[in-house]
Amino acid sequence: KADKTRAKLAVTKEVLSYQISASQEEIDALEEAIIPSADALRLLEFSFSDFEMPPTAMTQAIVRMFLDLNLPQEFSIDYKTLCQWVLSVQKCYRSNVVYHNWSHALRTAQCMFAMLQTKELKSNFSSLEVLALMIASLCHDLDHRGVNNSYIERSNQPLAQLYGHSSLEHHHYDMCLLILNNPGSQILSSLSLKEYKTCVQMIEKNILATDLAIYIEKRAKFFKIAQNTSCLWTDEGHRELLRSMLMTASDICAITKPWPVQKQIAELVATEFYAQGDREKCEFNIQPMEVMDRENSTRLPHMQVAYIDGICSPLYEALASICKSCSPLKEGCRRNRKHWQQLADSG
Ligand SMILES: CCCOc1ccc(S(=O)(=O)N2CCN(C)CC2)cc1-c1nc(CC)cc(=O)[nH]1
Ligand SMILES: [Zn+2]
Repeated sequence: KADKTRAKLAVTKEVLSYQISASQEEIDALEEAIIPSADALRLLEFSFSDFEMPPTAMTQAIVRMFLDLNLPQEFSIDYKTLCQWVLSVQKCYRSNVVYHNWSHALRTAQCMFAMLQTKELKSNFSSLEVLALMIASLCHDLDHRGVNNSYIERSNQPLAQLYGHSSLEHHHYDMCLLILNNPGSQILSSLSLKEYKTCVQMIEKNILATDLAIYIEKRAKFFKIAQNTSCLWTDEGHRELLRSMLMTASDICAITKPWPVQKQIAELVATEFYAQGDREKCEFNIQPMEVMDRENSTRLPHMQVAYIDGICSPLYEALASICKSCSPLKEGCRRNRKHWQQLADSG
């Protein structure tokens, strides 16, 4: 018990040592900016990529999504508070991490936004569910260190002593709550106690759902009920399962992007995975997992095909069966499988 508390303090102290509030000039700049439309920022397109976007446009894009979803209006979110919240979230992603960084958070939130704006999903979710999904998708990897749960657990960093499994996802949720409760970025301050409790409970489940191990465990049930869309919406357990699946669908959406974008992001994922493998070799003197070992880099196309077949396609097929407008995700994934398969055959 005492160890847990000590570990929790160690993590919280480490985190609080960052300046999690944004600078005044950044807040003023965002608050006074003319926010481009969703069309201008291409936020409604599943092919969206943030690569050519300047950092200021990235934070403006998040504000635009909240505005178009009517969230500040529905929940009386003060505009300056919204701006401070977006900038604090951005600051709590580590810029020295090549894949699990602010760009990944933005791409995840944008994919969630594009899905929630489809006619099939838009009319079925309450504003509170939409608020929880948007906050969770932007915050789902907060303070990621570029290493996965097994590395954290093996290295017995304070994080590992705190949580048994899904230690990273619990930390991402803790960071999300820390920012939501930090003076100046309390965007949920106008919610009633009941709404606030419901919202943070949904945020926690949404963030924990992004642990791929949890997705694998739960998806069979979703695939079954996805065939019969009627009961999908009436049962609260089914709604929660759908929210979890939408979290995974937006988290792994890079696999659905136009080939040049997918290829570039896969290189970032590989770079991060191999860096972890290198650290495991020298710090723990162990042979890393196949995916983390740069000695296997020639097998990358094969691994991507296995990733698509094992993890991605089943999800996007099921999603397309309940939301026709989400079919571009399924098609994008299928196109990229062809490209990876060609590379696997020629390699
Ligand atoms: C690109 C470098 C190789 O990338 C991969 C290699 C293997 C597998 S896997 O499905 O076999 N599997 C997943 C579950 N792990 C526990 C064990 C390994 C996935 C990827 C991969 N993951 C992501 C998400 C971060 C994005 C992406 O593009 N590719
Ligand atoms: Zn993620």
